[in-house]
Amino acid sequence: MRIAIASDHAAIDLKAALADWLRGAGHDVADLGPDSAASVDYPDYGYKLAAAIAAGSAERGIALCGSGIGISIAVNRNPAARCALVSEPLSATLAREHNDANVIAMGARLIGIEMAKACITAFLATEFGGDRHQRRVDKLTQPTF
Ligand SMILES: O=C(CO)[C@H](O)[C@H](O)[C@H](O)COP(=O)(O)O
Repeated sequence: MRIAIASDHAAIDLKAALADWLRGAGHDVADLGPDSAASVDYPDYGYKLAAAIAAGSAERGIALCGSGIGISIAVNRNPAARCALVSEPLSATLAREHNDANVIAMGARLIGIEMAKACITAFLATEFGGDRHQRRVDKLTQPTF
């Protein structure tokens, strides 16, 4: 699968480890940065990741920052993205099944690598459920407020 991964400075080690692991599993991984531990701003990388989803260059995205919160908000500013902040695999499964999430966000200061891998495994393995969930996802795509 074509997967884009991005973070801020708080998550570069987790990003590198997850990118290696995903490549080892045969995925086509685009690391959208950053490349060093210098302090950066999570919106810049969240927007970059969402743009890759919007352009179709990535089918799924993984967004990382210290808590996962800031970058998940940034990714969701792009209407093409549905980003779910997760910390355990059931939420990642439900984000796919019910919400057709195309990005998950995780907090590198809160989650260990094995739990992050378990979340990603669930995220990549689960299909969207469609049916009543499609109607709701359509409402996310076309907000009525
Ligand atoms: O955006 C965040 C919180 O919503 C992330 O956790 C950031 O990684 C964090 O704010 C960065 O904090 P730092 O003190 O500049 O390292």
